[in-house]
Parts: sequence; structure tokens; C-alpha cells
Amino acid sequence: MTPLKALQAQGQAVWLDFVARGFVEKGDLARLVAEDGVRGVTSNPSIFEKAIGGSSEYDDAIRAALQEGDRSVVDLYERLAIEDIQKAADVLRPVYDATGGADGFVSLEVSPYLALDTEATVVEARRLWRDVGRPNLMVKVPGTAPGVPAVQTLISEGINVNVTLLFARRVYEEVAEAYIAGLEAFAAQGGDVSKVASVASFFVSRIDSAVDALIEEKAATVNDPEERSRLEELLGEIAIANAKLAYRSYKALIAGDRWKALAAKGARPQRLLWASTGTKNKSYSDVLYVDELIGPDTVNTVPPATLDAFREHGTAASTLERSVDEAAAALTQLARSGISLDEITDRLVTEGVQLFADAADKLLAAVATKRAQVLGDRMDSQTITAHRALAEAVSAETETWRAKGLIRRLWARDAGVWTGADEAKWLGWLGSTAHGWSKLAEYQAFAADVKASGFTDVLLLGMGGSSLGPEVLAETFGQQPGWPKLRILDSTDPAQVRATEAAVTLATTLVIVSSKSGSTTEPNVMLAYFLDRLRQTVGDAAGSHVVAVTDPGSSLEKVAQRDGFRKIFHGEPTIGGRYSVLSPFGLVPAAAAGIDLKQFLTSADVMVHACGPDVPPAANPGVRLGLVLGLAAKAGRDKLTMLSSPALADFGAWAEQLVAESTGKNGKAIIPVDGEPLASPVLYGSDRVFVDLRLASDASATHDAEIAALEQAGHPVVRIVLRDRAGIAQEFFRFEIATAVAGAVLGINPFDQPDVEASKIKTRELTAAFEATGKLPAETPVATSESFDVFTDPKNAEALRAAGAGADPASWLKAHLARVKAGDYVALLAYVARNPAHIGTLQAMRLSVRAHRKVATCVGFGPRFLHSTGQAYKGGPDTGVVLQITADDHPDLAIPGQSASFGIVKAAQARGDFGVLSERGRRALRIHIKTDVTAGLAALAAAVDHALS
Ligand SMILES: O=C(CO)[C@@H](O)[C@H](O)[C@H](O)[C@H](O)COP(=O)(O)O
Ligand SMILES: O=C[C@H](O)COP(=O)(O)O
Repeated sequence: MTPLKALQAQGQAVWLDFVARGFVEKGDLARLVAEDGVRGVTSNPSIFEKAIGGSSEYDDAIRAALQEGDRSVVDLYERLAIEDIQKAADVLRPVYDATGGADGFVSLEVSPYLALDTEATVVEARRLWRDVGRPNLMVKVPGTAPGVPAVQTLISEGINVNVTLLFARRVYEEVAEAYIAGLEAFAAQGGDVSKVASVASFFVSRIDSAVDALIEEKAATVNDPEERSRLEELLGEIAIANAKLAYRSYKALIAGDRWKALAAKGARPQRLLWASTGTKNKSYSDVLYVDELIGPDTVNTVPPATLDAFREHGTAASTLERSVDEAAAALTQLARSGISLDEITDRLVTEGVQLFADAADKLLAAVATKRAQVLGDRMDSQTITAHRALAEAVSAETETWRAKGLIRRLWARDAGVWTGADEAKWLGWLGSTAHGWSKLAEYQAFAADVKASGFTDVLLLGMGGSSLGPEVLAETFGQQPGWPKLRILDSTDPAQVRATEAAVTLATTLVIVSSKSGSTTEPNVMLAYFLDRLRQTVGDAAGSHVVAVTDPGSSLEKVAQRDGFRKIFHGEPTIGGRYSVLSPFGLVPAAAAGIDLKQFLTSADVMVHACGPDVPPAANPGVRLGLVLGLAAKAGRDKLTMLSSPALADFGAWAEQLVAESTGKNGKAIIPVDGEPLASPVLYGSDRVFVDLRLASDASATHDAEIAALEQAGHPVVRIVLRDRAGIAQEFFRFEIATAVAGAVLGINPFDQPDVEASKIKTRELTAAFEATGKLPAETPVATSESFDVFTDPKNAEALRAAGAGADPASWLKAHLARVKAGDYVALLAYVARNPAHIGTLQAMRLSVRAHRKVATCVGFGPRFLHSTGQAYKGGPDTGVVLQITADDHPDLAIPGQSASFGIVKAAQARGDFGVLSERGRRALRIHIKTDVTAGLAALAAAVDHALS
């Protein structure tokens, strides 16, 4: 009889502590079962990490799984693991059947991330039990304090459990008690207890590794040779002694009346299973933890090398109940020497959980990488180049995020990831695509209705998050053949409102008014205007031309109900406006414009899965981007410069609002710089970080060379390449995760916007004054000319006068722009119509500033930027030099039902915002154009140019 077979005769089952696909598929496991009498298999996260992460054996299976449809990384892993476990269980099924269910088990462990969560462990164990669907499965649950009650619950439901990570006898006894209590409950419900099996996995070699180290440490400090040798005699003894005493406890337990009552009903004892039985100390026998632990009704799960060694030179003698008194004496001796086994075993549990979590991190990162390889260009690519200091900071923070499980905590909506304020209430966007899928049929029906009704135009009225997401969709996808054209209005500029009206055919226009709160001034006044115009055009049918997207119960919803709008779509109150593009705020206009939502959501989900809670930071593109942006900003590179392919050019406007409004507060910010054309490195200061967003078909060697020049100059660059336009959906999610992560790095709450509120209050005060007096409060320019009036607050005026500002506007401009220094940014904030001519002039102005001052430049159109970058200009660091540009609106435009006109509202918004900038002590100057706006803007550009030279 071989030593392995002889073990069986001693009443001990040998299980194999190993599994791998090829090993099972090629019949190696079956051979060990047949030839060596192996009667079970155990797996754990480290074993799967080696099998899946360390080989290409699973690549075909990953490819096949992804061909059926994309899925999360953990789903992908579980599918592989479950297949392996099922196959191994099938190999062992004859043993299970032949032993009447006494042996032939295969173990699969619940996620180590859940080791400290009873409820989550129970839920996952139930799911694994169901998904594996084999009676000879044992679900592995750790014997942590929260794990023990989970064991009891699972046993009470008739689920086989392998309780793992047991080191202390005290904990083993608690586990045994939980097993008995679980069986009693199962029996009380009429369950057949003979069908339930359990093992208690008692870890061995790790105890010696830990204890021996302490003994040696202590022995080195002991002078008395006798005492030293007493200590050294304990080397390599304690793990086995501890296991022998555990077995003694087992024997006592099954001799008790409580167990006997269960045994009478056919219950099977919970066998002790020796785990961690591969020898770690090379000076010990390689079969030490097999030879010494042989006894009836036990299991030893051995790694393949130990199995081979025991087959070759093991001794199958009954050892477990030998020298038990000596074992107890050894433990007493250890305690006397001042080494606490309790402390060691407690530490080993904590370390054991961490080791398995580390292995799971490695495993999931490997699966994520394989998934990305299989997806190829279906997933937008991202490559990051960073100079050494930033790269080192990123890799250190990546490890912190991994070790603290921060991405899992982010997805678990744990406000502690940020400031511990109300962040948990604002994370609904994590579930946007799932919600989108659940509503797909409704969106498709809406789209069909829009198409069938013959609408030629869809006009979306909204601000900030509610308008910029749809704008990216309109610009990126363009008009879909046979579908209405989607246009966005996010302005109170009279000329812009008029131009928008002129661009659509009102009689066949569907208006979508989008406002989460329903109380934002701009969408409400725009709605008042267009509803009135629709009434004039289509009479009583006006309401049927309007759709509202708003959070439940908002004032807009009430208006929509009162005025008989065509449809009301509800937003999700736990999603802030700037994170809302994948929610109805993006999906409803996308549907109306004929954008393929299935394709869009499928694409978005590619990134949702890539950035999931199960994808460790190093393999998680959203986390990586967020860490780079957050750490770069912390190190002074806080100007996020967005470069994009022409086809994706509008994305920056959306990213800008997300990043600026989320991070720009408490004196910190990532300042987005959108729309600045790429230049040579000499024009950039050391405060830049670049994100280059490309459509693959827009590849350009010149552009690549320019980007490479930036990298060579030491600027961090993130290159993102999209296979096609639908990839933009992925970018929305990548940037949302990245912004949330960057917010955590900066230590701010990325979901509030305190300074936007401040300017809203000031604006309200001004419009209230208008309502009361019929005009806005008078103001006195600090300088004036035929073309311009210049305004500023007393503090800025004093500083600028001291710097040479005099009677003419040009001197003010000169003094103001002379204040710009390295690391600053210049923001040109124009409350004028956003049209190609004005955009062109402002671009020229910013380029002139950049050429002369070599600083970052931002351009914003009021009031649109107030719902976007405006937060960072007011709440961020004092590095902004603001040039506000206003103009008289000729002709103005009345708002139906209100005494204030569009021009007045816009003027109040500009002045309200300036007031807050002043209060915050910002360097700000306002130039008011008194002539024709377009000509005045061009003249201002010339004056700026002159002031700079
Ligand atoms: O817990 C079981 C079986 O129940 C085992 O799979 C157990 O996890 C392994 O034996 C140990 O993790 C191996 O530990 P070690 O040899 O690396 O110290
Ligand atoms: O980003 C959001 C804007 O501030 C508009 O908010 P709203 O959707 O509540 O109108």
C-alpha cells in the first residue's frame, strides 16, 4: 500500500490544495483520485491567482465569455472559477456517491473582500452554492468574527461549508459550536442533516513560521544557555501541538450530548482539516505537517509538491493522538517564555484575510488586463506618460488605494473616501447605465414617437450638466439620417436666444427642458420664451411639443403637468447635474436625436466594467486617470489641458464642467483648459498636465510628434484613443470616476458646488432690485472711452491704479494683464452670444495672452460657464486673472410673464458673479463693450494684444 493510500486506512482523507483548468481537463486530477486516493480539492484566492493570473490557460475561455457579451471583471473571474470547480466536483462525484456524501468535496471560497461582513458573506455563499449547483461543493467562509455567524446561517440552510483561516483553538471551538447550532436549526426546519457536510480548516505551517521567528528573536537575547535551549526546543513544535489540542477539542465535542443528539439524526461531524501543510522551513521535513497529523476523521489538504513527497517518503502512522500531553506542555512553555500564541493567531487571521485580498487583487488585475486585451480597440485605450516624481507619487498612491480597498469603498458609496460629508448621497451615477438599460424600452418608444411625429428639430434648454452632456452628443454624433437635429440652448444672451429660434422650425420642433432642480433661472426663462413662441405657432398643441427631464417632485414637473407636456422623464435625485450625462439627462435627448442607445450603453458599460469596484487601481483606467490628475494638481500641475480630435472637440466643454465644478473649492482646483490649440512646449509652464483625446481615424504623425515633444519637455500626458464616436460614452464614465478619485486625492467633496450658490444669491439680489425699481443698481466705471467702460471693485482699482492704470481703458487692461505671473491662468469670461465669430475673437485673445505671458488661458461664455468652470474660478486657488466682458444687448428680448428681460437677467448674472470674485479678493476686471458686440470684441482683442506687448 502506498503511503497515501495508507492514510485512508488511518481514517484521514487526503485532499489536494490545488486546482487549475488544464490539470482537471487533462485528467491529472482524475488520476490522483484513482491512483492516490485523493478525496477532495480545495481552492483559495491564491490558488486561482496562480492558475488564472499566471498562465494563458484561461485566455480562450475569457475570449469566449466576452463574445457572449461584455461583463464585469469579477463576473468573468467567477465564471472561470465556477467552471473549474464544477469540473473538479464532477471528477470527485464518484467519491462523493461511493462514500454516501461523506467525502469527495471541492471547495470554493467567498470573496476575501467580504471577510468582515457577515451579511455579504452569506449572500455571496448562497449565490456560489446556487451557481456551482453541485452537492459536493463546500463554500469556504473565513473563521473571522463576522464569518462565524455566517457559517451558522449557511449551515442552517443546508449549505456545505469549509470554514477557513482557523489558527486559534478558541475560534475553532466557536466554529464547531456554530456548526452544531446551524445543524440544530436545519433539523428543526425539517432538513436532512445527513446531507450537510463541513470541515474546519485549521492552518498549520504559518503558525510555525510566525512562532519560530519570535522564538529565534527571543533566544538571541537570552544569556542563560539552558533557558535558550528550552526555547529552541520549541522550534517547529508549536503548530503541530496546537493542531493536536484542536483535535482533542474535537473529540470532546463529538462526545458531548448535543452532538450525539444530532448524530442520532444522521449528522456528520465537522472534520478538522489541516491546511497550510506545505513545509515552509526548508530545514524541516517536507512532509512534517502530514506525518505528524494523521488521525481518524480528519482531512489534510496538501499542495501538489507535498503530495508527491508524501507519496514518496511519507509515513502513514497514527500520530495525531500521540504525545498530546507533551503538546500541551510545549504550549505552556511557550506562554511562560512570554510569547503569546493568542496574539500570534489573531495576527495570522488578519494577515490571512489580507493575503487572500492581495491575491484577489492580483488575480482580478490579471483578469482585467486579459479582458482589455480581448476587447482590443472596443475599449478606448489610455496611456500615461509622467515624469519620474509624478510617476512615483502615482505608484505609491495606487498602492495605497489598493491596500485600503478605496475603489471598492468608492463603489460602496463610503463618504469616508472623501471628506465624510454627504458624498454618499451623490453617487447614483455609478448605476446610471444599469438604470439606462432598465429604461431602454421606454426610451426607444419615445424615440419612435419623436420620429413618427415628424419633428425636424429637438431643442434642449438647460444649463451646465443638463446641457453640456447633450451638447457633446449632438456635436459628436451629428444629425442622424431621418432624425431631427438636436440643438442646445444654454444662454440668456438675447442674440443667442434669437439665433437659436431662427435656426429651428418651431412648428416641428420638440423642446426638451432639462433641469434637475427645476428651479434654475436659465432653463425657466428659456422655457417661458419658447413655450410662448410655441403657443403663438401651434396654439393649444404647444404642451405636446415639450418634454421635461427633471427630478421627481420639482417645480418644473408641476409646470409640465399643468401645461400638458408631451412627456416627463424623471432624473435620479442621487446624481448631481454634472454627473448626469449617462442618466435620462443625456439619454432622453440622445433618444430623440436617433442615437443608438443600445450601442451607446454597451460602449459606456465597457468602461463601467473597466472601472468597477472589482478592478484594482493599477488596472483601473478611471482610477489611474484620477490619481494622475489629482497628484499632478497637488504637485502644482493643476491646469488640465484638454486636446481633442476635431470630431470629439466638444467633449472638453463637458469635462470642464465636471472637473472644475467638482474639484474647484476650498482654495484647491484642477483648472480645466479647453479649446487652447496645441503649441510648442516653450509656451507651456510647469503647471500643465495634458489629456489628448483622439479618434483612431484621426491619427496624425504631426500631432503625435507635437505630443511627444510635450512628453520630452517633462509634461505629463494622458493619451486616450477611441475606435469610434460611440467610444465617447466610455469617456463620460472614465472621467466621472477619475474626477471622483481626483477629488479624494485633493481631500475635497467632489459633489457639492458652494461657490455657484454664492453668485446665484448675488444675482437674485440684483434681479430683486430690478423688480423693485425697474432698473439694476447704478455703477460707476473706473475708466471710460467711446468703446468701453471699465469696472472693478475698490481693492482691484487701488492695486491697478498703483500699477499705472489711469483714465483710459487701455491702461487698465495693461496693468491688469501685467499682474499675470507664472502658474496663473487667465480667464476670459464673455457674456455675449456664443457664435463662431465671437469664439474666433476670444480664441485670438487667449492666444495672444498665452504667447506673451506663457500661462494657461480659459474662455467661458456667460452665463453658461457659471454652471461649469465658474465654481473653480471663485472657489479654487487665487491663481486666476479674470477679464470679464459684458456688452449692451441691442435689441434686448422680453421674457414672457416677467418684468426683467433676457438682457437684464444676463447683466445681473455677470454682476453677481463679479461681486463674488471681488469678495474672494480675485484679480478681476470687467470691460463693458458699448458698441456693436462683434466689432467691440474685435477691438478689445486688439487692445489686449496691445496691452500685452
Ligand atoms: O483553507 C484551505 C482549505 O480549506 C486551503 O486552501 C488553504 O487556503 C491553504 O492551505 C493555505 O492558504 C495555504 O497556506 P500556505 O501554505 O501558503 O501557508
Ligand atoms: O449642472 C447643473 C446646472 O447647474 C443646472 O442645474 P439644474 O439641472 O438643476 O437646472
